[in-house]
Amino acid sequence: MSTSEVLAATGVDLSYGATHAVRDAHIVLGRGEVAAITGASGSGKSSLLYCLAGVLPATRGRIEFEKRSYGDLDDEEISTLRRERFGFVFQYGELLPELTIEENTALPLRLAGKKKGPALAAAAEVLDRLGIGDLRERRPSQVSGGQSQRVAVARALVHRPAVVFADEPTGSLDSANAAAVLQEFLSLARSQGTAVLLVTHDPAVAAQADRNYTMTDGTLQLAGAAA
Ligand SMILES: Nc1ncnc2c1ncn2[C@@H]1O[C@H](COP(=O)(O)OP(=O)(O)OP(=O)(O)O)[C@@H](O)[C@H]1O
Repeated sequence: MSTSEVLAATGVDLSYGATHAVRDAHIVLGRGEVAAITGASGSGKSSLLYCLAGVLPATRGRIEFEKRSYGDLDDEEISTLRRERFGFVFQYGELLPELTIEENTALPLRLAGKKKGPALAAAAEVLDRLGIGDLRERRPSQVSGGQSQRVAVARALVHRPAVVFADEPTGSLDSANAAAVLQEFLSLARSQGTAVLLVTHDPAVAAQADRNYTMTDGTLQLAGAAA
């Protein structure tokens, strides 16, 4: 994998009181690169992901996005970064029940100040690319689990973020559905140059990444490049 570096972490620790969840983590993510972190439950995968996403403050170490250290950014700059340059996918989609599929998808663009018409048009285009354009007027309660995860993927990518952080993005789906959603997610991310950092229990999911890391008791290790 070539590419310029978009996210880099060195010597990152994260503790919750006496629990040392992440120990001296080093990771570099290139532009458009897909990296997966696998590991047992409680090994610290989600803690590291949320640290790298600027959601949880690291106890020690340095994290840089496009060469700017989080330590040099104030809270407002960090939240702008999260909102405009990052996307997020969680295990259960976490769509807003009162909004339509199209409105849910357009949310990052609306939060970034884009007008409703162009935001909905961009949402419709991404939903089409994920094969669910015909569901755009429905509410989340009126779509299946797999469709709902595709909407979550559409919402994470609609503003063409630099990085998507995905925590068990297909963990709620059966294996056939999980494989299809993951493939569509990564193919769309790669086509727009968005890097993806995904956390998973599932080796089949990790096998789709360009680079694999494993996490054991808070320690991150590169498992070897797959591409
Ligand atoms: N908010 C918190 N307060 C205290 N301890 C926490 C908190 N969140 C996580 N932990 C602890 O930190 C450690 C790492 O948890 P984390 O959720 O990062 O692991 P994980 O590998 O993502 O697990 P899973 O695969 O089960 O989601 C665990 O020992 C967990 O109990």
